[in-house]
Amino acid sequence: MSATDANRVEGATAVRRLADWDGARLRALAGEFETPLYVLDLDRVHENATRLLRAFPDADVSYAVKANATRGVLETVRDAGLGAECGSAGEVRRALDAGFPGERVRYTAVNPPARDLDEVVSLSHDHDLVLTVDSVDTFERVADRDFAGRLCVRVNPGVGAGHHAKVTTGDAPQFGVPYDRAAALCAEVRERGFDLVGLHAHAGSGISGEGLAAHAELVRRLSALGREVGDLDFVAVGGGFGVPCRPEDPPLDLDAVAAATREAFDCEARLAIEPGRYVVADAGVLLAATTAVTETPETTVVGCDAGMTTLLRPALYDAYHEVRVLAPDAADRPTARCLVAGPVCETADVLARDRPLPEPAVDDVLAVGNAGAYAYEMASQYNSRPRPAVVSLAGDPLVRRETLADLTRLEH
Ligand SMILES: Cc1ncc(COP(=O)(O)O)c(C=O)c1O
Ligand SMILES: N[C@@H](CCCC[NH3+])C(=O)O
Repeated sequence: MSATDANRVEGATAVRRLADWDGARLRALAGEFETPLYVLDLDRVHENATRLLRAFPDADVSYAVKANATRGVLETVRDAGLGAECGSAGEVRRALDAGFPGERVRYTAVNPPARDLDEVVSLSHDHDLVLTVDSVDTFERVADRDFAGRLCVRVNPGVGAGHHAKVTTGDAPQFGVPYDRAAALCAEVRERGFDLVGLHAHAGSGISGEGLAAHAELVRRLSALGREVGDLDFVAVGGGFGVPCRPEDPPLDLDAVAAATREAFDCEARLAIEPGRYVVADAGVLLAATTAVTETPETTVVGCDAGMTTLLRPALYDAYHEVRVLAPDAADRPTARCLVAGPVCETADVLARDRPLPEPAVDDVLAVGNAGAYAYEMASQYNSRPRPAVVSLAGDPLVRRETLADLTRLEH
């Protein structure tokens, strides 16, 4: 086993803070690859995946690909032994291309476009994948096609949680078959000759603290339904495990979550979980360069070359991401209360507000924490801004930076 492999398994602390990253290394990467730049520590991804497998030794653990579908991440997660939970035909393709065996790939359809169904149905002839239907109509649309894989039914558990209302799914009416109608759909699926192998529900994303009670209640409800339906391979209780955002936030007690899940799970089928954020969030940082610093009576405005098109979460969910000034003399600088703003002319284009930071100067490198999950994945070309590059902490290029030519590549 190489030293790197050993590090992957040992020394895996439950939480990695932004302060734990090697500032000199990050500055060097920013110098070599320019900013804005996403840096992914693939060893950390492996550690997080391994910790999940240890906490849930009997469960089927899949990775929610939507958190970060970069090839390097998918291969690392696959090597660690997780399956792939996919939210679109594109994610299914990327998971298969990254080498996940078809039988470890699940497609959780949400109002699936015909194009997605056609693609996944076609793939089902060569891969023994699972398609999860989220409504009676989705089932009918699958039944109208030549589907050759296994089926699962997504249930609306009526209980949800999450770091923000916009990502609390378990009690949102658009996700899944209403709980009291799910058993009837399962019976119908079987009567029509399909191989029903599982039930699925997902409470929401970024669950911690009191939200964990909702997760446990979901597990109770879904496993009760699993007993009623009977003869299932798995009952998937979603992802959602939270990751601390602020320096003072405690780490998630994964063993306690696993124990509470086991206690609430009362069903012969195998427990399945599908975390995304937990696997990748603290394995990524975003690097940005400071472009202007302006004192105002209210705050110190710190302009930088990354914003809502690079990292959408603060604008969309008011999400908190730690910011660190990577200048070698940062510790000697006075503290300023800063508004860290991006290059887009929208008031929402802010990465951090009212944030005490060592007073930044133009051309400093800023590091933004917890940028491994739902970060590059949600980047856009809004404002005709090419998407940033992604590199590994080891310095391997993972995704190239888009160019201005890429912006018009699809135009007729
Ligand atoms: C169906 C489903 N499963 C799993 C996940 C992963 O959630 P998280 O990244 O919070 O673990 C999501 C996203 O919230 C999801 O929609
Ligand atoms: N995109 C969300 C979480 C994923 C929701 C998907 N069900 C976030 O950044 O927090």
